[in-house]
Amino acid sequence: MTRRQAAMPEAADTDSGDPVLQALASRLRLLRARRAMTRRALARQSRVSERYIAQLEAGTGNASLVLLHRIAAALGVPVGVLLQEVAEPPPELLPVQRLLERLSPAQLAEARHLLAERFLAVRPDLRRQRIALVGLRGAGKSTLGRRLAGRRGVPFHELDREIEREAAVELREIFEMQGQAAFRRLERAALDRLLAGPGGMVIATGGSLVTEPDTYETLLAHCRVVWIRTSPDEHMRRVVEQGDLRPIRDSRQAMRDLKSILASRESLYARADLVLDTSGQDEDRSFRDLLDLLEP
Ligand SMILES: Nc1ncnc2c1ncn2[C@@H]1O[C@H](COP(=O)(O)OP(=O)(O)OP(=O)(O)O)[C@@H](O)[C@H]1O
Ligand SMILES: O=C(O)C1=C[C@@H](O)[C@@H](O)[C@H](O)C1
Ligand SMILES: [Mg+2]
Repeated sequence: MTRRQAAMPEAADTDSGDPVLQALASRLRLLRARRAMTRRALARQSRVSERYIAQLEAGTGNASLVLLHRIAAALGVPVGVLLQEVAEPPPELLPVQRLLERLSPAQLAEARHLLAERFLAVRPDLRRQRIALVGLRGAGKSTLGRRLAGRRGVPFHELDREIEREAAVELREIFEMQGQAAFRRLERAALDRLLAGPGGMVIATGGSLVTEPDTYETLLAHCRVVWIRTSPDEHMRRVVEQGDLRPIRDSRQAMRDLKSILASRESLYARADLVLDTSGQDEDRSFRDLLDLLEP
């Protein structure tokens, strides 16, 4: 095969009539027509042969992921748009996106709050009175959260307990009987219910809330979020000291799991407004640090 042929692939399969391919075909025709782009121009810009594009547009070509990405890039849309998984972004979105892309992380956080205030009816006065704690098991969310609520004279809520109340069964049972997706739905419902209530509050969230984008966005929009963090060793020590002896049985594997969960979530926890590092500190010291962090 020549280099030129390798760069301009031909259709591999023909799968006429497949609804997925038909949907791709109509989407591709529409996107290309909207851009008044000839097949030849799209072929040139995407480095996919004109004949193959014709087959895709007829619903008979089953493109590889790489080719779909190239075509999407040439059309200037995310690949999900081509697959009809997401709607084509409205034209006004692009200049706003470009503007946001030029901001620093701190400016982006500010922009997020301004937009939430303006368009999501988030009240900044209420947001200041609502503190949510995120972090991995044993970080100290419940311990410090309860004390903080007591000091501020506001209610303390354990989101995991609220979920159990919502489901009328224990967390373990939710995971075993209903699965992860049901847990996420209940978590969202429990959070919405808390946030719909009046006044200030302190919420200790479950360690995995940050992995659910919409729920985490809601939390960030309505609360000042604090990441309570410590080292993997201290997380483990605290969990074991609380009487959970499961990690002891295979301590190496448990530590590996904990480190990998922490590493995979770190960039999500880091989106919190504030970070409290409790490593090497006792509970009283961390509580004072938390008060200072919130009311410098
Ligand atoms: N500097 C510290 N700050 C907070 N807690 C500490 C500190 N040092 C030790 N601890 C102890 O660590 C434990 C923290 O547990 P806690 O239940 O509050 O964590 P959590 O983040 O709520 O965990 P989970 O996600 O399992 O609910 C408590 O037993 C607390 O006394
Ligand atoms: O960190 C986690 O993955 C979890 C922590 C718990 O609080 C629960 O919210 C749930 O079991 C998930
Ligand atoms: Mg807790």
